[in-house]
Amino acid sequence: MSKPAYKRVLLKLSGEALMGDDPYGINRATIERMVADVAEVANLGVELAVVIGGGNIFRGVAPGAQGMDRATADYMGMLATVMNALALADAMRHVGIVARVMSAIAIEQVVEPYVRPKALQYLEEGKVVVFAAGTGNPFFTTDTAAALRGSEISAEIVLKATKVDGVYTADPKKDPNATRYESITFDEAISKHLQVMDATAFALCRDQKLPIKVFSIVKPGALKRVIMGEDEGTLVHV
Ligand SMILES: Nc1ncnc2c1ncn2[C@@H]1O[C@H](COP(=O)(O)OP(=O)(O)OP(=O)(O)O)[C@@H](O)[C@H]1O
Ligand SMILES: O=c1ccn([C@@H]2O[C@H](COP(=O)(O)O)[C@@H](O)[C@H]2O)c(=O)[nH]1
Repeated sequence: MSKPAYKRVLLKLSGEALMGDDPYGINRATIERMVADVAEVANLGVELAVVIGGGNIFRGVAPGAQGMDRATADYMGMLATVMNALALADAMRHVGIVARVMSAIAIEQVVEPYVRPKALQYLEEGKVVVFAAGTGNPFFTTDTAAALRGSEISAEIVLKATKVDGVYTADPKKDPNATRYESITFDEAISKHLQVMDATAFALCRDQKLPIKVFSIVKPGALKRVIMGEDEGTLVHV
């Protein structure tokens, strides 16, 4: 049987994808399906750290935040990711995965704080680590948190699991003529202003020579195919 292509990965799970077909929040069937995909690869022995987004609950730049102080809105967004992280870890527990949530914002009655050596220890023990509250700083995103934590834990790759199946020449939701790249360099993605991830996340991964794979978490079996090194999604590389 073929082996996974990676030993340790940072999986960025879309907050927005957690909504399923609901207008906001967490759709039960959707989170259970996502967790089943995660369990499949965790059971292959791959060390998995997860950064969860918050777009299904709150974004600091969303219309609902209009008129608010940006930093305050961003802290609300980070707290939204804590809720998603708790739901995710709970759903993981239901399928027998041992998960630990670590928050970049001190909220110790709820989750333990992010401490890098502790996170590394959990990964070595085979536990799934869920990083909550993004980077802990306003004006950033969970994509940047994925690049940051991925670099900190020496992940071999950042896997951006989102609602689209790769990086396109333009937003495929807005431009039906957009075409998908099989691979693209960080410099090209940044210079073309491709909005699938923010430029800060691309730049950090480029500087750390940490490749990114963008793929669809909605597509059945896609996460496993990515982990097995099969042709899936778009590779963003140096
Ligand atoms: N060039 C592009 N190629 C692919 N997707 C793009 C592009 N430009 C914009 N997008 C949009 O980017 C979205 C993914 O990024 P976004 O940060 O909005 O969501 P997410 O990471 O899935 O969710 P969350 O932030 O809640 O975790 C896609 O759903 C797609 O519509
Ligand atoms: O490091 C961070 C991460 C996130 N935020 C805020 O949270 C929301 C939700 O994150 P998404 O990446 O959009 O899913 C984001 O819009 C920011 O408002 C943050 O401030 N810092």
